[in-house]
Amino acid sequence: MSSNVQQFPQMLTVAGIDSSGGAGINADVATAFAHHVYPATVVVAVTAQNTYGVQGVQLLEPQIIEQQFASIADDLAIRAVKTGMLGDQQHVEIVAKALANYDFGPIIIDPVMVAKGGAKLLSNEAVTAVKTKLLPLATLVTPNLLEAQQLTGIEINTPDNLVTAAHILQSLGAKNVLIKGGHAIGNELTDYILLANQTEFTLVNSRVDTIRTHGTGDTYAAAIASNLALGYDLVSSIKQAKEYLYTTITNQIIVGHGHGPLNHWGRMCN
Ligand SMILES: Nc1ncnc2c1ncn2[C@@H]1O[C@H](COP(=O)(O)OP(=O)(O)O)[C@@H](O)[C@H]1O
Ligand SMILES: Cc1ncc(COP(=O)(O)OP(=O)(O)O)c(N)n1
Repeated sequence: MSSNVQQFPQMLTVAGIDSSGGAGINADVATAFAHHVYPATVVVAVTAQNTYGVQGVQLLEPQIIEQQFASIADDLAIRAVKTGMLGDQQHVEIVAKALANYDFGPIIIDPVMVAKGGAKLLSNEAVTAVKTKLLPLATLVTPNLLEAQQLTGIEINTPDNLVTAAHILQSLGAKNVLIKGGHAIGNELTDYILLANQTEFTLVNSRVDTIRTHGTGDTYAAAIASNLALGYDLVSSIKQAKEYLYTTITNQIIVGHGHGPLNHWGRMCN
């Protein structure tokens, strides 16, 4: 009997596990597989959560996090890495140290701070560590509006403020910046992108009337990382990721009773 051997590009996600399967590492893994990219994982935290909210968080011991990085670096050929929920200052610093130490390709930092239901996924003290230790390593940082406000210290309530915030994020060391607009008021959602060469553009889409948006930020960043691992340039990776994300929001699946997960089979429905 003949066998079939295939190779797929590999990406790495460094984040927390979501017991309900919709966000965090679970979303990243689903996104990578949907892109035909192989996902490796460094688990930083385990969360007990469902579509109503977060009921518990357990951060892992530093040693096992460092060991996960070393195991992956010793064996796999990672072509892009994405970070998500990191929990506290100590864990941000452990992850930053590992990312500076190993070459995993382009680094996408999704500075996850608060879950949809309002639970804190990053301590206040850790925000400084994200700014000083992680952003200088970032090929791309992908904050939502609230995260961008926290990281820059400015209120983002006008298009000018949005641009200023992106420039502040660049001055903190992030090469490219994508500020997501999902938390804006209104039916038109705008993501603002500022590239390293100072080119800027926006991606605009209409708001889908749904509460099933658990994991949008993770999925977006993981899709960008997957596209980079596949060899696309950053702009194509962002644009294709946005299209992928939209298919996961518009083709809804029913899981749980609250903020349900995205549909990673969405592309197959179109
Ligand atoms: N209801 C929605 N309809 C369409 N797009 C959405 C919806 N909610 C979020 N998005 C998109 O998902 C992306 C991430 O959303 P956002 O809420 O800004 O970030 P996060 O999920 O990290 O909090 C953005 O590009 C935003 O436009
Ligand atoms: C373990 C874990 N990581 C991240 C999040 C938040 O992810 P995000 O994509 O921002 O999802 P929503 O905020 O849209 O739910 C999480 N809830 N859990």
